Amino acid sequence: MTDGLRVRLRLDRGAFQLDVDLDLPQRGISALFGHSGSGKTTILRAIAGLERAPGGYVALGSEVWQDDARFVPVHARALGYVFQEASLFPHLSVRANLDFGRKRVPAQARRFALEPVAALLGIEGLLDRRPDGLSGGERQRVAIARALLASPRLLLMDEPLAALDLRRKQEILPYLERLHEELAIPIVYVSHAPDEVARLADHLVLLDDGKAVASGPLTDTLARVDLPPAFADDAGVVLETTLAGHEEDALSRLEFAGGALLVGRRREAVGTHLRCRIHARDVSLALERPHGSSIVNRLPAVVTAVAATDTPGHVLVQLRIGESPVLARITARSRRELGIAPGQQLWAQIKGVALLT
Ligand SMILES: Nc1ncnc2c1ncn2[C@@H]1O[C@H](COP(=O)(O)OP(=O)(O)OP(=O)(O)O)[C@@H](O)[C@H]1O
Repeated sequence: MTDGLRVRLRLDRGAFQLDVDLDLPQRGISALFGHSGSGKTTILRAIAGLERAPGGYVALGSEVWQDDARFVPVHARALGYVFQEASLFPHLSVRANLDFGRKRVPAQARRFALEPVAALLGIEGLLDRRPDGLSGGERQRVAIARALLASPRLLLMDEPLAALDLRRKQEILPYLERLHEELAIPIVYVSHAPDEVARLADHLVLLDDGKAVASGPLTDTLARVDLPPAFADDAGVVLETTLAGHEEDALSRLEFAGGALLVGRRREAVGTHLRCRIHARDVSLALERPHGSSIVNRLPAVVTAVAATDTPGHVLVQLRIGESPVLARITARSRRELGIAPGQQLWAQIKGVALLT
């Protein structure tokens, strides 16, 4: 038994077969990531009890929602479900919408109070408005608050940003980020947007055709080189960094476990935690410390693994810079010419660093 969420499901739908066995942590955001039709929504629905997977097992800590002997109905599972489109009651104010879920929970069993949840999602100023006067992003924040006020022990989110345009997505992301820092309940978050997953997830499950091909902490999972080809194209790692200072020439310095990176000047305060993503295609390798290169980020690295990709003529190289894993995608020819092999010390040149804020 674990303290987190245990999910074992098998479903045969003819052309589609789901077969997963997941052990997700009790805190933080676990992202289910995969292409369309890989089974993300089906898993979420089965966790909620909206889908019956005979012979399956679903348990949150010691609370078993499904096993061979029982199937707890959806309304008796302490969970919140946030969909792509916020389904708020149009004739009720935001406050009344929020109260709807809250009042169904006995006062002594309430886990969250209205004010802190409204503050967490930045909707204090919207409480007397009607949903039809809100933007898509605001509606979604209200929907998340409503789900939380029903005192769930688990929050399920199915592509909550998919229906929003880029600006609204940017507006809502900081609030979602706060959820995993401040909530002591697990969140299972379905997405097929790599940047969203890289920014929000703590734990990552990669789904391919109904199977979980990887499941583990985000940074370790993204750094794997043994994933199916479908994931190799977009390969890249996430680094947890701290803004350490500003340079004189409009650059800022980010420190991570085992090194530092320079990026364009940031406005955040020194000490701010920043997540960044480094695509494998933006990392090149050199045997000696590069001279005469315009790339400012040149870091000593050790090769830990080399794997083929499905892009003809390319390989994926797994490196360690200090304690942090990084991936580089280079041509098979360069690999041959440089004699790249595990254990080798070399230099990684990082052409691009995407700040996930
Ligand atoms: N009720 C159903 N009956 C039969 N097949 C279904 C049913 N619901 C879903 N499927 C099939 O199961 C597979 C997985 O669907 P699912 O919606 O879980 O994928 P997904 O990863 O969430 O996709 P998307 O990102 O497009 O939402 C698909 O092939 C889908 O057609």
